[in-house]
Amino acid sequence: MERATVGVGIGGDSDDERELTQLAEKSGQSKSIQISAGQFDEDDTEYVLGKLREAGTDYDPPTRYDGESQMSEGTLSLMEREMGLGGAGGGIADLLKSLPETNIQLNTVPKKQPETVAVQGGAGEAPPKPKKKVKKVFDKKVDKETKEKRLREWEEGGNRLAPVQEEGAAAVAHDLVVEKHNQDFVNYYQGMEIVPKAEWENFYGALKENLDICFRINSVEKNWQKTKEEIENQIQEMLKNDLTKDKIPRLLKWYPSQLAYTFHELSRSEMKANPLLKNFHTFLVQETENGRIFRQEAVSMIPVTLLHIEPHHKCLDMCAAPGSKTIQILEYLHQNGIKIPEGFVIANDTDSKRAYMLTHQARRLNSPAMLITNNDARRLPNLRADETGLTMKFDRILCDVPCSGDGTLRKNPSLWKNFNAHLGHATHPLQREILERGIRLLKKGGRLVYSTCTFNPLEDEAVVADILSKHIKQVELVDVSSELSPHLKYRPGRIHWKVYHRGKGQREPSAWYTRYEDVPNWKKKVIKETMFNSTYTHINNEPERVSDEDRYDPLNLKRCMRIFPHDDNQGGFFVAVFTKVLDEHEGFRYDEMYEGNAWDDPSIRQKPILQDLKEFALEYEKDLSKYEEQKGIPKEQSTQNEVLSLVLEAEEEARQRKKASGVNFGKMSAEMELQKEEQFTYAKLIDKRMDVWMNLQLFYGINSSFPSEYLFYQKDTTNNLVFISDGMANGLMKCTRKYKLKVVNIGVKMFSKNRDDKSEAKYRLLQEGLELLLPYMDNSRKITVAKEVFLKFLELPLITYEDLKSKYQCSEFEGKEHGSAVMFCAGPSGVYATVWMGVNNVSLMVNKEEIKSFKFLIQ
Ligand SMILES: C[S@@+](CC[C@H](N)C(=O)[O-])C[C@H]1O[C@@H](n2cnc3c(N)ncnc32)[C@H](O)[C@@H]1O
Repeated sequence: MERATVGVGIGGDSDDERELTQLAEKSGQSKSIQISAGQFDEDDTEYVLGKLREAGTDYDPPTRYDGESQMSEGTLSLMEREMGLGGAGGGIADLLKSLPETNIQLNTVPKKQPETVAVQGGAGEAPPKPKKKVKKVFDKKVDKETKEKRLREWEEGGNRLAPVQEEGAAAVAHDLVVEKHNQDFVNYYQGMEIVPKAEWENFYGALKENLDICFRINSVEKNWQKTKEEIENQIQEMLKNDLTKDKIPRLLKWYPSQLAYTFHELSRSEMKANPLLKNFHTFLVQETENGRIFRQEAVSMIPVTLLHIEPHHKCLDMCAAPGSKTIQILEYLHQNGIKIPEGFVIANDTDSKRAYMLTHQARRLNSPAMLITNNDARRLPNLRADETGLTMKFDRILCDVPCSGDGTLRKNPSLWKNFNAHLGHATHPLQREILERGIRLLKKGGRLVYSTCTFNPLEDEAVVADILSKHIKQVELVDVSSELSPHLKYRPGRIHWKVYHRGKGQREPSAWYTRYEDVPNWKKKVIKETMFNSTYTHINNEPERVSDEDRYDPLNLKRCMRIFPHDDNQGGFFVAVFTKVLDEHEGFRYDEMYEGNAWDDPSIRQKPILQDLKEFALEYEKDLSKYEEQKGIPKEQSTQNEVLSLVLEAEEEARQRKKASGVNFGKMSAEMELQKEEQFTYAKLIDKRMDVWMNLQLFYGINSSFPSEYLFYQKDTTNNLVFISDGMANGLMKCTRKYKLKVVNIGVKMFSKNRDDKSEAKYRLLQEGLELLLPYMDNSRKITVAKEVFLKFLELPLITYEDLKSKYQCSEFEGKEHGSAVMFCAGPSGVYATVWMGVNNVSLMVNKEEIKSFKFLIQ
């Protein structure tokens, strides 16, 4: 029986270890916890596992299908690990910090009983922990012996993350064994015939395999060629060695520009056995931390490649966190080395913690063309462009919705436990509403990509079909087959599906429905009408239609893409590419008499049927009352109001439905709008604080061609000055109603307020904004030092002027005013850093990732 380990990530282990060691050093000696792969005491198992669960071993599913901000700190930490961020938030380390009064020590103990954690007294002081009531964790009926047997089988099965190979805290995560089977999954997807019967074993088997790791080189980073070269060099070295030649990363052939790689994740023992592999692993961790490579699942790279983004495009990423696709979007906006693109991306996520995470992630690109917001995508405001008063529409929209996530089973094994057949029912309405909003915000001729990582047709084709039917011919699916590399293996969208209900215990068995009318009322809480589309759910399911050729596809759902794990050793994914053929208000013909065929002719608009019926019923009532009067029909025999009351009832029902949907169509007064406008927290610097700008210009020698109109400040703090792209300054920032966007971050930080009033300048330079500012600065605040001196700065927190002169023969700082400056490293590396020139010494003003990065580039 297959099992999985939980909590795996590039470099995650080493980060945890480092942090744990630091923690141990910092803490007192009252008590210690030793955690090792070899010891996992029964009485603490439940507690530690509970903590790990809290810490987010279930991290992907809730964030994918829960629209609310419910992510725990632990989930964030795990997400950081997943994104390869390391450092700041330590998954397991944070968890251990949360254990009360503990001194944590890393300890490598010979492994006898995998699956146990020993919590014991430190330095012989603390008493042994009292026995707690034993709670079974995995399976109430599974005893210790059985667990051990299962683990043995698993290890013998050659699992590369077998606990015996693990050490330290990371082993705790890896020791969580998840059974890779879910009967609900089997019943649901076999019933749905998600793959032909003959393929089931392959499909299900592939889902149980661990997923290969993929990463992309950040093409926006100015030294990306060096990273590519280094990877290729390491590959060449590995190819020369018999033990490593099969472990090399391979180019992801279908990905454009040859910048994405895929490889089988290395186990620790493999790395230990071979220094070449260890080097490669260390290199990947370091490059991920530096933002020169991004880890991203291969299939998740597909949506953005299909958006065909150009630097002038206004883009919207509706559900953006943690941000791998936003970063891809930015790479396209900055293609061909464009530093300040005309276009921009609004990256939005409803979960505030995830939105902040996105800020952290995207910071590595230092892009002035990004606005991060924290709104509900279903209610993203209509931004009105100043001159036209029209709603701002986007050229490109990514709608990567929250979903039940079963396509990620290979990398999120905890989903095996969490899957149930109604997950998709819960997410379908949210996905529909998000896509609907996206369609409305899309520009005519623009592209929108809808994507999920689930196999479930209710979250995939059913959502797409419902939106297409509601916008008959206003939007259509694009046939992207000719745009894709032949190396990408995918299948067409489904053209038939059914809707399932699991029933109610033994009293009410599970059932499949092909028509909404057949669904009993009590099940309608779960099953929604929009999950059905009679062509696809009823007609195409008629028993006589056995082959796909006999089935209809009026909406071209076959143009959707389904990606299966057994087709090319990948994750599961779904993609649909929409384009807008006609705008909402454009060229419509109103067809009062329902004479035209609105299906075939996109310009035909027919009155809502209820409104028409009401008009008819009112006319009819008038005629009827005249007729009854003429005939002298007594009141008790009158049939007046019978038709009208039916229509009014239907109208009321529709009104209630709209109300229940929670959408507020109320209009604010112009005065209110004006007040709200003031609430937008960013203002143009040169409009309000010309004095600040003049001060910066003089001190840093910034020439007048610098586009100072793109500098903004945050009104509530004034701490930072941000630089934004042309498109944002002239498009987005001029819009009204932007106050409705909850802004988390904008553009790239260029200056930060000085706390030291000894400097003439009010603000100091920030490393992230330097690349954009440098071409406009004269040499007054630029200092070039020898490579050896630069390297010394990377080692020491500060260097006194005296030492600079006497020890390092560096006099370049002499005669310069105190304050912020840029220090260049002499030679071809092209490295520069912000420094602070104090009264007695000079110090580097960059973070530790940047220091590592400089070392890599200089040496
Ligand atoms: C599949 S993930 C997005 C992954 C992301 N596109 C990436 O590539 O890194 C779905 C995201 O939708 C967010 N979300 C859920 N409900 C939302 C809503 N109503 N509006 C906006 N975002 C939502 C979740 O917080 C989650 O981050």
